[in-house]
This record gives sequence, C-alpha cells and structure tokens, in this order.
Amino acid sequence: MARWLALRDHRVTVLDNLSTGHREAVQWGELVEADVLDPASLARAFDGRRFDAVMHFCARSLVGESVLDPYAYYAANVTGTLNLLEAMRAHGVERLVFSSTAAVFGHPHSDRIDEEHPKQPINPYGASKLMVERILADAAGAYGLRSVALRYFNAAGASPEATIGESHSPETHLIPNVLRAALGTGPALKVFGEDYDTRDGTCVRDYVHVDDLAEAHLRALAFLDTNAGAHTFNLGNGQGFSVREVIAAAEAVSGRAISFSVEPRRAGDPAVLVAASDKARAALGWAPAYDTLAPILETALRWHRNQPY
Ligand SMILES: O=c1ccn([C@@H]2O[C@H](COP(=O)(O)OP(=O)(O)O[C@H]3O[C@H](CO)[C@@H](O)[C@H](O)[C@H]3O)[C@@H](O)[C@H]2O)c(=O)[nH]1
Repeated sequence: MARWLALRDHRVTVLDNLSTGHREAVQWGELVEADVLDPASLARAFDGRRFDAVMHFCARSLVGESVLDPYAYYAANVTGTLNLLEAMRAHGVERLVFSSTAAVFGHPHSDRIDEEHPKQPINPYGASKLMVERILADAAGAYGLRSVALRYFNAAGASPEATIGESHSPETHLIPNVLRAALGTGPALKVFGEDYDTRDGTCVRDYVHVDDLAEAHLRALAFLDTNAGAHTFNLGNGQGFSVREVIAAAEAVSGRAISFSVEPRRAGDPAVLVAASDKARAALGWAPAYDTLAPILETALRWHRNQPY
C-alpha cells in the first residue's frame, strides 16, 4: 500500500511495531515505530506530524488462531483500533480507511455476498472486525469521523515485478502453501476438509489481487473527500475457486505436480465466501484488473521463486 500511495504522489508515514519485518516499507515513506497496544507510542507518532488520513491495516488475521486465542484477537483488533482512533481524534485526523473482512458474514445465505448480507461471524477474527465496523458507525455520529471499511475477501498475489509478496511464519494461507509445495520450498500440502457442501467438497473462496485492493484504498480515500459518515464495501472478484481448483491452477501456472493429503476441517472455516462488489464498482469506480485466478497465481509464483527460504 505504501508503494501504491507513493507512486501516486502521496506522502506516506508507516507506523509499525517492527515485529514482523516490514522494514521494506521505509523506501516508500517514513517508518515510525509504534504499536496500537501502546497508546504512548501512538501519541509520540502523531505528535508533530500532520496526517490527512489513516489507513489501518494492523490486525491479527488468522481465522483458526482466533478460535484458539480469542483474547489476543479482541485486544489487537478492537482495543488496538480504539487506541488508534483516540490518537486520531486527539490530533484532529478525521478520515480512516479500515481493513475489514469477508469473515464478518459467517456462513453465507446467498451465492454472492453483498453489503446487506446478514453479519453473523463464526470466529473471533470476524467478530472483532465487525465490532470495529460498529465503532466506526458510532464514531461518525459522535465525532464526525469519516470512514470506509473495505471488506477484503481473500487477498492474494504479489507485486508484478516480484518485489513485494506474501509470507508468514508459520504460513497458514492456501496460496503460499500451494506454491511452496509446487516449488519444493515448503512442507507437504494439507487440504483442510473435503466434506463441505461445495462442488468438489473443498472450501470455495474469492481471491483478489493485492494491487486491486491497494487501488480500492486509494479510491476510498478520494471518496471520503466528498462523503461524510461510515461506509462499507465488499471487495472481491465475484468468482469462487475451491481449494482443489486453486491447486489445479497452481499446477498449470508452475508446470509442477502438487501432491497433498486431506486433513480434517480447520476450525472457523465457512464453506463458501464469494463477493458481490457492485457497490464498490458503482461508488468507487473500482474494477479489479486481475479478474481471475491464473494471473494472480503467476505474480505470487514469480515472487516465491525469488525467495531464499
Ligand atoms: O494449507 C492450507 C491453507 C488453507 N487451506 C484452506 O484454504 C482455504 C483458504 O484458506 P486461507 O488462505 O487461510 O484463507 P481464509 O481462511 O479463507 O481467510 C482469509 O480470508 C479471509 C476473508 O475471507 C480474511 O479475512 C482472512 O484474514 C484470511 O486469512 C480455507 O478453506 C482453508 O481451510 C487448506 O486447505 N490448506
């Protein structure tokens, strides 16, 4: 995101607790050490700087982990966000773009999920993000905060020049695990559940490229110039791919066979999550440049090929 903003002539300050090696962001702006769970560090970061807006990405974001350790999720995602909102209010910053998630919906009641779909999260991660959406709605009325919550479906892919990609330790996301299995740089692939009510029994997700998400943030920021209040948008491609289809597509783009074992279901996983993004298309003029899986996987594969591991 820092790169995307800087390339469009925004001045960027990155606040990070530096626990996860995000130092590469420094080339796109100023890097300031701060932690959302340490209000004093936020005050130091905001003091003497004049921010026009905040984009808030910081969160714990692993569905399975959130079921096992909910306190950590509510602390980082809800308390952490409140601390950030307080720092913004104390320093007169009135615009926020917030990373929300498809996980606020829980089990879907329709094939494509629009913004009006019932929100009944089935894991603490989704619940924590929904709580923040509610806080933002209340903050609009009480303090005049302007906000956009962008509900990402499954963020995926890497920058096309293969300089920024996705890697976690331990890795829990499907696409990095599939590609590392293809390249022989990761552990054997496990498929979590083959008994879901889907076309091949594996979970279906809507994969959206990170650059398309970055572009949506830029557009959300511009949207707040002319729109007060708290707004939500679902961001996805509108197409679902099953775990087995992701594996088959990764075999096609990598030219490698990928073997896997079938394991029990992972806690907190809904069967299908596919976005209806018509509202973002209409209000933000947003349209994903990567509109299907293969080109998203190609960018991710290029990046993974360049990793030393
Ligand atoms: O090694 C793996 C990893 C994942 N999966 C499955 O693949 C699917 C996708 O999993 P993953 O890549 O972990 O994404 P999600 O759990 O769908 O969650 C992501 O997508 C959410 C929105 O849908 C975001 O909010 C979350 O932050 C993000 O982790 C799920 O059915 C998993 O059970 C496997 O079978 N094997």
